[in-house]
Amino acid sequence: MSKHIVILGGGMGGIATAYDLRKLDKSLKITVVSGRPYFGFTPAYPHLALGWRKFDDITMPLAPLLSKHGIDFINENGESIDPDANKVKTTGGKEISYDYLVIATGPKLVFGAEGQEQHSTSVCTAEHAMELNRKLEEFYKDPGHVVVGAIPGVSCFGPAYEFAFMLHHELKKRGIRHKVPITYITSEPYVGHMGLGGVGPSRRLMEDTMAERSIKYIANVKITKVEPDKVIYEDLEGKTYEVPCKLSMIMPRFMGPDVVASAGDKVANPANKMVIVNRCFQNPTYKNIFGVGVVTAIPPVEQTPIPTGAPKTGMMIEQMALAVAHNIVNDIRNSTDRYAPELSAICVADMGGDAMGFFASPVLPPRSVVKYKKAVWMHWFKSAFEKYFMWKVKTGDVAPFFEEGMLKLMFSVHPIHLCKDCAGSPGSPC
Ligand SMILES: Cc1cc2nc3c(=O)[nH]c(=O)nc-3n(C[C@H](O)[C@H](O)[C@H](O)COP(=O)(O)OP(=O)(O)OC[C@H]3O[C@@H](n4cnc5c(N)ncnc54)[C@H](O)[C@@H]3O)c2cc1C
Repeated sequence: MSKHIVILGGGMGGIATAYDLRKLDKSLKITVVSGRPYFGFTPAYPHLALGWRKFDDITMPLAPLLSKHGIDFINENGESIDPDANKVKTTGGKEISYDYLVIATGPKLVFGAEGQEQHSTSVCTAEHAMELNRKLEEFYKDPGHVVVGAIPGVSCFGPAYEFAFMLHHELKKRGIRHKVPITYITSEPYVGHMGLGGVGPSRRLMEDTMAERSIKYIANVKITKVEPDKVIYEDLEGKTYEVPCKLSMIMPRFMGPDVVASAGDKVANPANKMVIVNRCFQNPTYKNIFGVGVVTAIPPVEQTPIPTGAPKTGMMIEQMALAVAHNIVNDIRNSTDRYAPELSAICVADMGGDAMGFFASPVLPPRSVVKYKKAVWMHWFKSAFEKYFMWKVKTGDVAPFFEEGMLKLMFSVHPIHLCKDCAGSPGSPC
């Protein structure tokens, strides 16, 4: 009988794993369980917030898509996992047995500053981004001070930078930029750190770019409170400051959703409820459970005065998915070969007219390759990548052969490699 693989989450990590598994073995029974009925291209959510994309441009309904590729879909969230019984219970009361479970639920958003959820906005989900778009349309009629920022513990800084730069571009286009002071307030020790300890000259580039665009920045501070007309932050000595604001977009920090916590402390990291995985993205206790994407517990790149986390970018997630798919299929076939993802990160911060791109491989220093570029064509590259990714999702192959060849040629990227010893923290050398 064919093995049953259940994947929790129909986002970037879940879909990539489902497609990679299907490509490796046509006989597997694969079920994706996800409460959201669509796949959404998260990197374009800031664009959705600015009205530069429509919902339908960057989303695809999952049910017809997955059935076309012989993958079952249950449009409910996973509610609890019983790792000893190999069962998942859904919010609709279904009980699903699995041979292998891949947890790819993405994050639970934590709006950790007082008043953040009520008085600030976010671009982390399509719904949040569309709500922000409605608020922006009102704001343009009577503009004022904007604060863009990130609270302590944030691991995903890219969208905050993008939003600040893209908003600058939009305000200029509308002829109202001179009416809108923009302040970027962050828990990063310096701008351009991005939870990665910086990439090449990212600090200098970000500082210059913010200066060129008249965006004031305040780094190494904790945003503690958001009120309807101000953001309050604290420096390392505990002294508090206020910045007036009419509109704010402040990144929440991420933790694992409750379904991960339900599996107990051997699956959920007690500190942040993210999935405990080894170098090969397998849970060390329950060997038939794997983690892919933002929900995996990866240690921070370095300690920072105010906590920051390591970002899990699209490229890293595709590599995790590919490694996990190979590891599951090899386990089924009684092969001892196990793969670890390289965990290389590409971050492209769109700025409207141009964009800034950073490449770090591997993500945890020391790095073999670091590249960066700020150019007009990078803006078009990011837009083209979005279309390319949506095409990949539609065709059912997220790792086409030519992509691997191109990445090898351009960046010396090898998405996954044979791992001699899976024990050890994700991203550490095998
Ligand atoms: C705003 C934003 C912009 C980003 N931009 C970039 C970028 O430009 N480049 C880049 O490389 N990376 C970017 N990232 C980082 C990363 O690529 C994305 O976050 C990516 O979508 C993460 O994929 P994922 O599969 O882990 O989670 P998601 O894509 O969020 O998918 C998780 C899925 O699981 C579902 N789910 C949630 N709970 C449950 C449950 N209990 N049971 C079942 N399903 C559940 C969710 O509804 C969702 O469909 C960005 C992240 C954000 C938030």
